[in-house]
Amino acid sequence: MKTQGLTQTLSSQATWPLHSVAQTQALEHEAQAALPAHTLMQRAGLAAAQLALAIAPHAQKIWIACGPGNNGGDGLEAAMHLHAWCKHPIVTWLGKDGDMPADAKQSWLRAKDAGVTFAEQPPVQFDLAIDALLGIGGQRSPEGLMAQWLGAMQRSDVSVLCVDVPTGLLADTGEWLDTSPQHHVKAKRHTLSLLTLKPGLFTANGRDAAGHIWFNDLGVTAQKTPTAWLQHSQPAHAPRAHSSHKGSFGDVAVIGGAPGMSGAAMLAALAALHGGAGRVFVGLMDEDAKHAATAAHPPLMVRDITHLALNESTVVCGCGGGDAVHALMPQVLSSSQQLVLDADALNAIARDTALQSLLKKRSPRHKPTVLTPHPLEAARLLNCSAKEVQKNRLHAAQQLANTFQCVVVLKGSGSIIASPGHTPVINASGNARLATAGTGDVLAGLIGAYLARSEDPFAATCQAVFAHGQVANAWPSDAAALDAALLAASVR
Ligand SMILES: NC(=O)C1=CN([C@@H]2O[C@H](COP(=O)(O)OP(=O)(O)OC[C@H]3O[C@@H](n4cnc5c(N)ncnc54)[C@H](O)[C@@H]3O)[C@@H](O)[C@H]2O)[C@@H](O)CC1
Ligand SMILES: Nc1ncnc2c1ncn2[C@@H]1O[C@H](COP(=O)(O)OP(=O)(O)O)[C@@H](O)[C@H]1O
Ligand SMILES: [K+]
Repeated sequence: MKTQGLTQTLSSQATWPLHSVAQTQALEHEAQAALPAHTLMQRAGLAAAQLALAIAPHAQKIWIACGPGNNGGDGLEAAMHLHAWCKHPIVTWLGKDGDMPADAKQSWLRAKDAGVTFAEQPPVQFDLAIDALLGIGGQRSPEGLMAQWLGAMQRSDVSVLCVDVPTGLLADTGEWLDTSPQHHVKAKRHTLSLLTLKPGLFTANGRDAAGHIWFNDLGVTAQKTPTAWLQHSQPAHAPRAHSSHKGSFGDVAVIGGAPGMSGAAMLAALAALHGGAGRVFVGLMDEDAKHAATAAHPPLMVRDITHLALNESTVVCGCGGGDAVHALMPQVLSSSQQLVLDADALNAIARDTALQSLLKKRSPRHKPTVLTPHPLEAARLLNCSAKEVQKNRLHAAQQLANTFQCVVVLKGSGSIIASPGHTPVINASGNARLATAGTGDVLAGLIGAYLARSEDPFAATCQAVFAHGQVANAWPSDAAALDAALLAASVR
């Protein structure tokens, strides 16, 4: 076993394994059995103290809010080091002598012996706060003093370093334990994830709660198959062979754009074009929009839907499809070689069990399908509420993938990509610049382009989702707001 782990930022690897709370606890027990008592907590506390110095080198007064369990123990251990390094840590602690885990008790004794300042109330002024209230053991909502302290940290402008997990966040799902109060997070936040990275830090409310993520494995290597993978970066596109031609990159056929909604289909088509499809055909459902679409975008081939070669194409269906797309679905589901289903196509399937049967038959016929629901669309397909979907996004995405034998992209902060037989992926790119109408249409078209030239639908989908979010990440802060048309022109 390695010695003290190294605290790293996530940019050093393209993908990271994510482990559930149960897996992390099992790993912790194994490691504890193999190491002298208290070793892991000493490593955790030292790592937290070192990171506190790194993120706030000039901080003197450091408020460390410690909970009653081992997460609090990490905080007490950190306090001891910061005190020894001539900082001024002030600990508020919820532990009770005689009723605390053995490791936490040892850290409490070490901190007391070292002369750390304990207080009943948080200091009025502080330069950094360390949240060591609850970690992966937090299973019920903070209340009383714990809730007060948490609120004080969340309202403060001062940076907060969360030890292992932001208190109150469920590490498996990224849901807040207590959904009633406003978790308005003002200050700059950092989270030092210990032993493993947990999925909830990267999806649902996790990204806002955790802020910048740091990782220290405490010198313990996780061997188990992870619960999910985090896709944190990806290699640049391979150069195109000189001998390639438009047939090398596949045909995408976009079907959608009912009257008044042709823009959605055009966004998907433009994204497919800029995403590198060899040829992009558009079957617009609005007859009157066809002429203008052809004139405005000469590289797109606007066709009658009946003239599209579905069985030789990667079809992207549903963007701006309205209710009318329902009538086209039986043929789209039966004939399309590869298929991306978005928006109204998903709503049509949710309402019609006959369409659901056709969808389920595609995988056994070796016709790959990608579904791209946002949480409400996913809820309609699963016959539940969007709130229930958000409660466990990994589970909802996997359930959809298994039910329909498809690749599923559950969109939103920390999009999930799931497929039967694959460990799900959480996408780390993207930000709230994408929270504007039409960006989902762009994603559907981009996935179409990536699928059209790939042999591996799951990998192609992960790459497309990452590339879509990457445009938002790279968007200059002083540039115009990122709208869907700019996004469609910028995706690659
Ligand atoms: N035991 C060890 O050696 C290690 C522990 N580690 C730390 O320990 C954490 C897990 O520790 P625990 O399993 O003790 O769990 P936590 O410290 O996360 O929380 C559980 C404790 O808080 C109490 N609690 C839960 N919800 C509460 C609420 N709403 N109000 C008041 N009290 C509440 C529980 O009764 C229990 O005492 C990890 O997240 C990590 O920070 C790491 O340092 C790795 C090593
Ligand atoms: N806050 C956010 N953080 C990251 N990505 C986001 C956020 N909000 C939206 N997105 C992304 O933007 C896209 C929106 O898609 P969707 O909800 O279908 O919108 P529309 O139907 O208007 O195109 C999805 O790819 C989603 O993941
Ligand atoms: K914490």
